Amino acid sequence: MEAKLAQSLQFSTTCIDSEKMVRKPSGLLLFSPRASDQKRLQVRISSHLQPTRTASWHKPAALKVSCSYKNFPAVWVKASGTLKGKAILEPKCKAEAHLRLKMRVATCLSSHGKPTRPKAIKVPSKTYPVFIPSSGPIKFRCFCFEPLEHNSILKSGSFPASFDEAMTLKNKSEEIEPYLNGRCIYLVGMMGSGKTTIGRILSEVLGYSFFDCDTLIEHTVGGTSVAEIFKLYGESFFRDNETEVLQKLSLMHRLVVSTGGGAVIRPINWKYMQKGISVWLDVPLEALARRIAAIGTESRPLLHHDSGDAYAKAFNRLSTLLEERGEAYANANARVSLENIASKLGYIDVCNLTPTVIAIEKDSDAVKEALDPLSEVGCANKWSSQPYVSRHMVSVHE
Ligand SMILES: Nc1ncnc2c1ncn2[C@@H]1O[C@H](COP(=O)(O)OP(=O)(O)OP(=O)(O)O)[C@@H](O)[C@H]1O
Ligand SMILES: O=C(O)C1=C[C@@H](O)[C@@H](O)[C@H](O)C1
Repeated sequence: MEAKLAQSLQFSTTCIDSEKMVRKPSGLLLFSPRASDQKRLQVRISSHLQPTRTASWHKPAALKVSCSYKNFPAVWVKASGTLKGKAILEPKCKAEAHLRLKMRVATCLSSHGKPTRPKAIKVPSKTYPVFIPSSGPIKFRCFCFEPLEHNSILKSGSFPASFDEAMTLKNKSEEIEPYLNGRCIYLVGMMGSGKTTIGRILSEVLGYSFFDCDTLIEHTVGGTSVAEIFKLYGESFFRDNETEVLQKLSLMHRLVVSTGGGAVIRPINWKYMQKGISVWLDVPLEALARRIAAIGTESRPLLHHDSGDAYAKAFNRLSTLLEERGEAYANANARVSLENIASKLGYIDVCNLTPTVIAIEKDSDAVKEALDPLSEVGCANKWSSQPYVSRHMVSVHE
């Protein structure tokens, strides 16, 4: 029976691994010189999905594709796709669907905005994970059409990595990937600990997709910001949505997930995160408060009420939260302590640690140890007797 859901799809922002294509001339991604000059070409795709109640579904998707380059229309793309998904069980739908996408650039505008002949750019048919919220529009954004050097988060962004750092991280990731075996990585930690920054880097080097829970919740609640959700509906409504999002993500594979700072407080959330490997980014309070003071507390409702300057507000509130949650974070399969990394590398201040260096350290020992079934802290052991309520968590209730 057809489910009554007629909803749009939310796809992740993802990068096509164009590096491989560039290395293999016979690959599908062919750059014309002018197209490869383009720094960032953004492709937006939206679709409608009518899932069925059957165990799995497989549908051609009518895709509307529009592209823009630096916010003006640059390329028209012809696209066709197939959606393949798992059973939808009302009233809660299962979250996993995959889109196999074939795209071909039909027409381009030149850099002067004039139409030019169609370029020979083909985007490889690839499976993209799809996150389906219970309601709300589903959009798909992918950044593509550019060689990895231009595209890489490692090379751009606020903390560009050196060539050596990027290579070390790539090598470490290649080492770790077989251990992961497709399992998702859940990054947990306080607000400002770098879950999003490091999560994006990790997903890129692992070839995983990246999801930020807070952003998914915002989409689920119709594009309302976290701060507004807290204000309009209260924290427990936010937490319910957080749990729902984690539940859906737990059905997916090959993701790096940046969880909300408070996701650790609900034992049920650990049940979902336990499907993958959880990593706690443990950052000293002073560094957290400094980072948050630099960007302001407006978007962080739990920090915004107290009086005082931004640093003092952030520091005071974060220290209370950390006291309440310290044990809950310690439930993670692995802990990445910035203090330990700094002292290992001979730095006095954790501020010297760039996200790439942290990701390298994270990739090396902590995660490998956690993934090793023979290890003391390995997830197999840690969770074997009590599947999701660990001894710490007994005292951590909602
Ligand atoms: N290693 C680092 N060194 C300095 N600043 C960093 C580092 N990592 C992240 N930051 C900065 O700290 C701020 C918070 O980072 P980020 O958003 O990644 O944290 P988060 O854990 O996802 O936070 P939240 O849970 O509140 O969303 C950002 O401004 C980011 O640029
Ligand atoms: O630490 C927390 O409780 C929160 C962290 C943010 O990521 C958001 O999830 C929200 O602001 C709550």
